[in-house]
Amino acid sequence: MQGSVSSSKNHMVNFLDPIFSNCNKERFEVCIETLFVKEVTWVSNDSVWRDFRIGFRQPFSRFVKLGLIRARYDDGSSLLQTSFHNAEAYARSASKDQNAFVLELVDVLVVGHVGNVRKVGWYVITALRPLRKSLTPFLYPFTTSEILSASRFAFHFELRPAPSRCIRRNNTTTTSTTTSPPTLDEAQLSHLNPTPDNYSLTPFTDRCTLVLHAGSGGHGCVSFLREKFIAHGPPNGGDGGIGGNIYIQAVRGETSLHKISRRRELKAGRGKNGQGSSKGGQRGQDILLQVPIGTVVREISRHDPVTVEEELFWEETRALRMQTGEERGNDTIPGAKRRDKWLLHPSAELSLLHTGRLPELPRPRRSNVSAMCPDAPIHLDLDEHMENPILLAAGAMGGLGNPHFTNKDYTRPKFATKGDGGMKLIVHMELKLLADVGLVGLPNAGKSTLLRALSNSRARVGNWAFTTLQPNIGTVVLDDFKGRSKLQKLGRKSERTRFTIADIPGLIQDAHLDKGLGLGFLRHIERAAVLAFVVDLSAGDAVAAVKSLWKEVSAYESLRSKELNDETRKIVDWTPPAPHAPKVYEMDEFGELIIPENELPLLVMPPISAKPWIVVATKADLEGTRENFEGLRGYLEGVLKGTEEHPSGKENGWRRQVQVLPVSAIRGEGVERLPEVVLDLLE
Ligand SMILES: Nc1nc2c(ncn2[C@@H]2O[C@H](COP(=O)(O)OP(=O)(O)OP(=O)(O)O)[C@@H](O)[C@H]2O)c(=O)[nH]1
Ligand SMILES: [Mg+2]
Repeated sequence: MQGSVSSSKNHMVNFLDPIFSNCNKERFEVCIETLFVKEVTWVSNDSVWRDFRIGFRQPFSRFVKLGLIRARYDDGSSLLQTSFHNAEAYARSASKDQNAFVLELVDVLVVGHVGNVRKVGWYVITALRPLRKSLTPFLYPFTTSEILSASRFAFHFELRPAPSRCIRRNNTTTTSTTTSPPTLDEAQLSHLNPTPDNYSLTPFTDRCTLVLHAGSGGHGCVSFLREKFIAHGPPNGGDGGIGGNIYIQAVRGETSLHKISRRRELKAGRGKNGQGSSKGGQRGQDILLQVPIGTVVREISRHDPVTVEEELFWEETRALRMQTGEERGNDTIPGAKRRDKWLLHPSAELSLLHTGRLPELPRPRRSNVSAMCPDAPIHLDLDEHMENPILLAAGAMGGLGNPHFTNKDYTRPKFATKGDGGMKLIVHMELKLLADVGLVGLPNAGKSTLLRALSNSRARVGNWAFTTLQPNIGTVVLDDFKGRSKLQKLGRKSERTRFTIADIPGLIQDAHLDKGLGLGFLRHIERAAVLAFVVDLSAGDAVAAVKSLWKEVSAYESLRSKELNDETRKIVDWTPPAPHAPKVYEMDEFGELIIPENELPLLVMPPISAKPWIVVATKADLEGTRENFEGLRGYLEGVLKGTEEHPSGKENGWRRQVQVLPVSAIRGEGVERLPEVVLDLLE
């Protein structure tokens, strides 16, 4: 796409998605806070692709789409065509001969929501501020003072020679007389060494806060039987329906919380009002929250109108006892004390409310199912597939119809009671993915490529740090029951026919100080049975890399146990009475506690350093990596024998079968040993 810098906005709209051209555009004054350019990604025969990302402090409550970023070369000769998606863009330079150019951001078209209003407009770049107290120089190397002082935001590119693997192959046939190195199968090459745009990204949310409203009860009904020859029949108003319940269920098909996090506030249906002829109101509609396995649900706050009423009820009863001195039955209070609870028929005398002639009110009621609600505060760890959902919040009871209030004074009561209000619950959900193996590594170490080599995953691969921004899960299929399985090839029989691997964003040194993407993603491998530390052999001392990764993992572990302790202390505020000395359990020959069958197992979280772990040394195909690998192997042998300290610094860290596997994930070499090693550790 060719064009000049002075091209008008209308000109730009021509090559945009048609939805943009049909919208009324507003101008937003928006500050671009972060902007950074990644490395050259790949070079094709006729053009150069560059990958860059842009981050906004955006004023939208919901961000729909970024349109197009306009950019140009410094000589003004050609326009870079870029299209945006999820705040990432590719820029294609017109010619690969051009070895330096300036990319100037002119403006950006965006679509977003402010509240519920959809807005389309141009982002006007007004300022570029580096993020304070962040790892700006690391993540955003281009927010330098040089750029800040520039009148426009221009980025100077210097082209580097393209890596040979990135050059697209021409399908020219050659005679096999020459001793050319064996070429990899094209399909395999593209799967293991894909272009940066060859990936699939599923929506992923691992935390959300939800406001849940259990259904309120329907009102009772005031009605009287009326038939032929019975003009003034007895009362027959039905009771109000019970409000809808809120259930939760962890199911296999779900992988992310994004669906429910979008809903933010969920309301179960209100019970219908009662009707004449003693017809009870219909129940309110229930809500079922289906969440992925591995979701942890924590209660933040709750407001239960029935609890409030119960407290009022007991206060009233106590006050009455003090006044009269008599032992009253504990199940009623004078109706006049709670005028707000009554529903009067239009023909009833209003004075009823004021003269105190209303009958006794029964004590607040709860539905039968409410006994199945987990104890407050709710803390659920849904780490298994659930056949049946469990109840989070029960709907409130409906009001009572007028037949409940007949007595000798009121043979035809013209009043019924209102339904109770539903409970409001605010819960925080956190997804901790469950995978058998967790890949931990520095950025750009080759974790995603390794995942691609082992499974059919289409995780994004790119030659820059933080390509992966959300966890990916891949399944290694050992036996798909079609022909000879991998297990047979490995010469073993196992009940396990597949296992899962989680690839998470890279950890950098001092990630526990919230550098890079922080340590938050480690929660996704916290429950993995085996940890695989992925180390790039071509990127400096591999031993130092393993130690630094373990340091971060240990920092996460101590943060986690502190958090767990704090939480437990909040929940358990109880000290055992003196005669109950703590129980002492005996140990078996493996050092495990022997707990009697009729007792529940102790609640202990296994420390991460006690998990089996291995090291996968990648990029072993590159030159000069052998010595690095030898050094790493020597170190791990030392750890195995106990001559070297466990890299986590913990004395009882797992070191029984520590081993290192050299692989070239990009060529699919050496990776076939990994399933075998993992199976050994898993079993
Ligand atoms: N030569 C060689 N290159 C590799 C190998 N494995 C990965 N790479 C390259 O290393 C770069 C980074 O690979 P990724 O798989 O994206 O690395 P990552 O660890 O997932 O990176 P982040 O997601 O950023 O943490 C890519 O350009 C890969 O092609 C390998 O075994 N040999
Ligand atoms: Mg990755």
